[in-house]
Amino acid sequence: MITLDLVEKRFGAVPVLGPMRLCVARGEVLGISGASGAGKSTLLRILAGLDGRFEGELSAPGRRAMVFQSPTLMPWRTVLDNVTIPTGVSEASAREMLARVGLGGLEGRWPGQISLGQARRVAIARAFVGAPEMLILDEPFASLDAERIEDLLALTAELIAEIRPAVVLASHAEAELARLATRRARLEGRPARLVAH
Ligand SMILES: Nc1ncnc2c1ncn2[C@@H]1O[C@H](COP(=O)(O)OP(=O)(O)OP(=O)(O)O)[C@@H](O)[C@H]1O
Repeated sequence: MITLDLVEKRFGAVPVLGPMRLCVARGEVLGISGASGAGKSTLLRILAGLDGRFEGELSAPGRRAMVFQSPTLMPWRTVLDNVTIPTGVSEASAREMLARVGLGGLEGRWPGQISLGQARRVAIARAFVGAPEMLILDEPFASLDAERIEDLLALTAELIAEIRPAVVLASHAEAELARLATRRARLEGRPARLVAH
């Protein structure tokens, strides 16, 4: 279970997020929408434990994974190492998950030698391979064409159903939110509040 009781998040003197309470249980997917600059990434970074500079309280499971807008692979490591090194999983588990996401045979490639869609699959393999209790998805399918997004959405939905982390997904894309979210909310106003959708 993820529970956030937020009083306020500011950048300097500017309050960006206002009071909100958010609870997400394992197996749930909370889909968050909101205009550009509304504060989605800021909220997700707090939930992921990447930004502790806020007023309020966060309670979140220990086994966490995050997929960002850009796949954030280490360019000097192979695809396989990009899964094993950050997660500490065995090579066999990483190979199995890479095959699962359709990247069997590409384990030895460098990130510069794969497409953006394939890099996103590596990021998804890396996120799920450690069976996270909590998963934060920040526009994980941005800038892919419709067909590739459909494949990745199906794969992500399948892995979520199997591993059942508590998931928070931020996206501008209605189709992604409609497909994956079990519950929806929208960030509105400045400082932003979370409004049920
Ligand atoms: N490190 C920072 N310092 C100062 N202001 C910041 C910082 N990071 C974000 N902001 C501001 O906080 C607000 C929320 O930004 P955030 O990136 O969370 O929005 P977002 O909803 O994720 O936007 P987008 O959909 O465009 O990615 C914006 O006004 C942004 O300019």
